[in-house]
Amino acid sequence: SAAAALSDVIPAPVTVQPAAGVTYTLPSGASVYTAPGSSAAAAVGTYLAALLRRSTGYAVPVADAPAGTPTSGISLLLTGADASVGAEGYQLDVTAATVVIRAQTAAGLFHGVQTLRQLLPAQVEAATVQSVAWTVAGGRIIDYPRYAYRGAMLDTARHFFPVATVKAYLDQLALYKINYLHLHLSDDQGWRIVVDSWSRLATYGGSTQVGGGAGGYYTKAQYSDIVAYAASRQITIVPEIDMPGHTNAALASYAELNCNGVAPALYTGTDVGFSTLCTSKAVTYTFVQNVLSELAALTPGPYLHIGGDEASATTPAQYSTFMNQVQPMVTNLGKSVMGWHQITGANASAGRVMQFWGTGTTDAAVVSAAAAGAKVVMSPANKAYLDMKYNTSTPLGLSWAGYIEVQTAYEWNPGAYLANLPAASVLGVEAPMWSETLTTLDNIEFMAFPRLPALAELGWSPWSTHNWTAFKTRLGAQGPRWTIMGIDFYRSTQVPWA
Ligand SMILES: CC1=[NH+][C@H]2[C@@H](O1)O[C@H](CO)[C@@H](O)[C@@H]2O
Repeated sequence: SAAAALSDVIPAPVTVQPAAGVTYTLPSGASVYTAPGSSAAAAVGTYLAALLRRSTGYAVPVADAPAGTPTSGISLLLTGADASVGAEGYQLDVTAATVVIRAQTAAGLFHGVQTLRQLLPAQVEAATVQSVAWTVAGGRIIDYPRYAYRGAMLDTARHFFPVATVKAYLDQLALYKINYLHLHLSDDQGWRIVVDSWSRLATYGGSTQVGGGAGGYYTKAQYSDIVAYAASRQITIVPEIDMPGHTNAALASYAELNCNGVAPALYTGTDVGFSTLCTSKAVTYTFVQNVLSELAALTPGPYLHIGGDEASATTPAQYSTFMNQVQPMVTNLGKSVMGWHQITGANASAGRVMQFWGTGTTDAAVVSAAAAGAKVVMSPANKAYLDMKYNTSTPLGLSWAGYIEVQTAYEWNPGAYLANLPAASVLGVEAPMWSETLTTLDNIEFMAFPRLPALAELGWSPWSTHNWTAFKTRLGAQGPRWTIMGIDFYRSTQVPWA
């Protein structure tokens, strides 16, 4: 396929300066050079080299960059970037002789590498050696994200997904500069992470799933493997223990957690709102403290997500009592609270983030919590929920929040979506994928593509570049890449597929 133009990239870069008539062609002897003395830069270089070796068949050695201006190959440098790139951005310069990516951090270099991938022919994504001219259009890109939080969520509770599936999804998120993956690790239908001090949570609470299948859970080693793999893709894991509602798996595992001292049966349906931890029992808070402590010890990221949605079996007074005791547990562990926006029903805690999942554009409680310092991650269910059907003929997914075709997923402004919410209170966006109807990576891909790149662009690109007509053409050009990568995407009739 023809080499992409600099302006074809998704998410749309901040500034693109094509150099007419200039093309870089990767020579078979090309090296990847990385910032001397930086193991983080070398790791990004090795990541890029591995991709290139696989599809070009070239050796692509990785070495410390020699002093001075690069004269050949691909250089990943931590000096000389335009000051505007900040913590996650990059500057990409392509001439006839060299490709140079400059950034202030390894994350910036990694994001520049994702852009470079899209500028190379789609065959670069192949798992076998391809014989094409490995060309890159000449010019300069200076790029950096609009929002610091650009997330996706995977519900591993309704249906369990093995580590390999999570890693595959992480690889796909990295393509579009997503930098957070929120793992929904517990719900009514399953508990998916080992807690040593409450071991039945995983062994019994994780033993089934929606539909009655075998379920499963992550050992601590497996969770740490996911965390490390995500970090190697510049993605931070946000673990969620949903409470006080959505807790049947825990309640089924330990009778003492129930107000009546009786453990309910394991649940394999898809109803919501019927369970609650017993907010009046002391043991409940010992339980929560133990769970959060063990989870925090495994989680280098800044957030613990404590859920808080649909606590219909918990009175508002019980809810606020519970949340007002639990939030300090999170902050005392050195983490910040993230929660579904119903946590506005409890006191503020330093640095907390509300995840808005409503289907409306007004929420006075969110606005007042923001006025008190809380930040908001935007996940409106009728825009950002990847488990919503595209349309009435979509075989997978739900439709309670409405149908979400690609244009619907794209045509909204996270910074001006909730009435009276200051733009500065918006930390970013997140695309949740609930798994009541999803069981395989194929299912995940079908629901995520092509809407995830739309949400990724909302999280990264300046609002000034937002334009559906231009975006849908850029999106169509990604199709051949997804086909080569084996991504089972939905061929939306709204998109002119290349
Ligand atoms: C935050 C939230 N709580 C509910 C709601 O979103 O809808 C999801 C399905 O779309 C469902 O799985 C989830 O339990």
